[in-house]
Amino acid sequence: MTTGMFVSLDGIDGVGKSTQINRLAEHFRNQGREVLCVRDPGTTAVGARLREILLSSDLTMHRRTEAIIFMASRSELVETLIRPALAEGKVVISDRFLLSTVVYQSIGGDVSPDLLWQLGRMASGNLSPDVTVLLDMPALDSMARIDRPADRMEARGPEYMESVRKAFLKQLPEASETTAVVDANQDIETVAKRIRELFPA
Ligand SMILES: Nc1ncnc2c1ncn2[C@@H]1O[C@H](COP(=O)(O)OP(=O)(O)O)[C@@H](O)[C@H]1O
Ligand SMILES: Cc1cn([C@H]2C[C@H](O)[C@@H](COP(=O)(O)OP(=O)(O)O)O2)c(=O)[nH]c1=O
Repeated sequence: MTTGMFVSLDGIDGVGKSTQINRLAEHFRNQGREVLCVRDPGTTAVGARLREILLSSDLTMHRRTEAIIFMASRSELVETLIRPALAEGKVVISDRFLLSTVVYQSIGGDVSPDLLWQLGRMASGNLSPDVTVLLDMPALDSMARIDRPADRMEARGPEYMESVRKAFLKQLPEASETTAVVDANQDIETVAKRIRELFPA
């Protein structure tokens, strides 16, 4: 029985996570693996509803409130989709995971990364990715790629996003046993190749 593998792609808005996830899934399928792709927040019915509150609403809330709602969505994702898929020996690729909460909700608010790691690990039932791949590039360049209305976090502006970028680099080692930083400021196929090289057959 093949053991499952849990991979998370993370990074600031617009770095290319959604674009790269499809290419990485194909890479694993070409290796004969079954793959489940999920996105955090979202994918489950509960997560999709919570995503609406978190991203599209004009609600204001305390950063800890925001963090706990992201964690509630993740709890549902872990228990109803990720754990079962891993138990079946699949590769699970998640577009973001707890690292995102630690960096986005600790900037500018009064919630510490350490508290978010503690709360977040409980909420995820202590499941961490086996590998976390951080796509990194300057916020001004990644935000320039986004051609849709800003969500609640993007609306906080480029300085906020650049602080999030720096927090990603600082907190990455806490996210998984194995981590990697990939320069996302290259053409799509070059970035895809760099990511594939992390997962040889
Ligand atoms: N390497 C790249 N170079 C230029 N544009 C890219 C690259 N990767 C993705 N894009 C484009 O940038 C936008 C954001 O990509 P997306 O994959 O949605 O990023 P994320 O999921 O990290 O927010 C999309 O329009 C996508 O086509
Ligand atoms: C998972 C997660 C995402 N976010 C933010 C990042 C994004 O701005 C927004 C939605 O995530 P996502 O749809 O992944 O944005 P993008 O595809 O543009 O990267 O929510 C948090 O603030 N905390 C979290 O825990």
